[in-house]
Amino acid sequence: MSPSVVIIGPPGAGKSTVARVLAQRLGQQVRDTDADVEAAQGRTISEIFVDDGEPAFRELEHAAVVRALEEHDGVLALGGGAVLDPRTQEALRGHTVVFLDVRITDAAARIGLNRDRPLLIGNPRAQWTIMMDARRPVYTEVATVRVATDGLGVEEVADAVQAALAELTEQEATS
Ligand SMILES: Nc1ncnc2c1ncn2[C@@H]1O[C@H](COP(=O)(O)OP(=O)(O)O)[C@@H](O)[C@H]1O
Ligand SMILES: O=C(O)C1=C[C@@H](OP(=O)(O)O)[C@@H](O)[C@H](O)C1
Ligand SMILES: [Mg+2]
Repeated sequence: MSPSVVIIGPPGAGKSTVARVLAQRLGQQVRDTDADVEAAQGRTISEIFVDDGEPAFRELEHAAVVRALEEHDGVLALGGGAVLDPRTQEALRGHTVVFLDVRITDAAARIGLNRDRPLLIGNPRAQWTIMMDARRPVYTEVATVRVATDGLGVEEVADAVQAALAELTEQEATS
């Protein structure tokens, strides 16, 4: 078993939301590794960060990604930082990975850059921008395809992802 598509990108890219819409359209199940970690722990991600620290969360997250890649055959959304772990980068090799890209203006408008995202506490806009500058090369490297989401609503992003997936399938058929 293997996910049909794995969605990556920064907080506010719309990974969790678009994954749900896409799964519904495709008639597949959706899974989100943030939700998996929270369910397994019986705590929110913010609580895990506060209680145990970020490294502990990253270990739980890595384990959740590995498990989901093995068990899930629908649409899979990762948390924004999951792909920073080299082991996770390796585990994603060979999967169809969509990078939902977004700029700060749209990301800030979508999530307000405050609640429930412990890495953005303080100056959320500055934190997000520093984070994205550092992560962009990783998102780009890990992704099979990038989809820009700025100015698009959720359904339009899902359209763009489906178009990108169709193009990949076509490329595979002709190569
Ligand atoms: N394309 C979009 N346009 C407007 N709002 C969006 C879009 N995608 C997601 N959102 C909203 O932004 C917020 C964050 O989306 P979410 O799916 O949790 O992002 P991520 O999982 O990438 O952090 C949610 O409130 C969601 O409804
Ligand atoms: O970017 C990150 O490091 C994080 C993103 C969050 O998920 P979303 O990207 O779904 O918001 C969540 O995993 C955690 O707060 C850490
Ligand atoms: Mg999410």
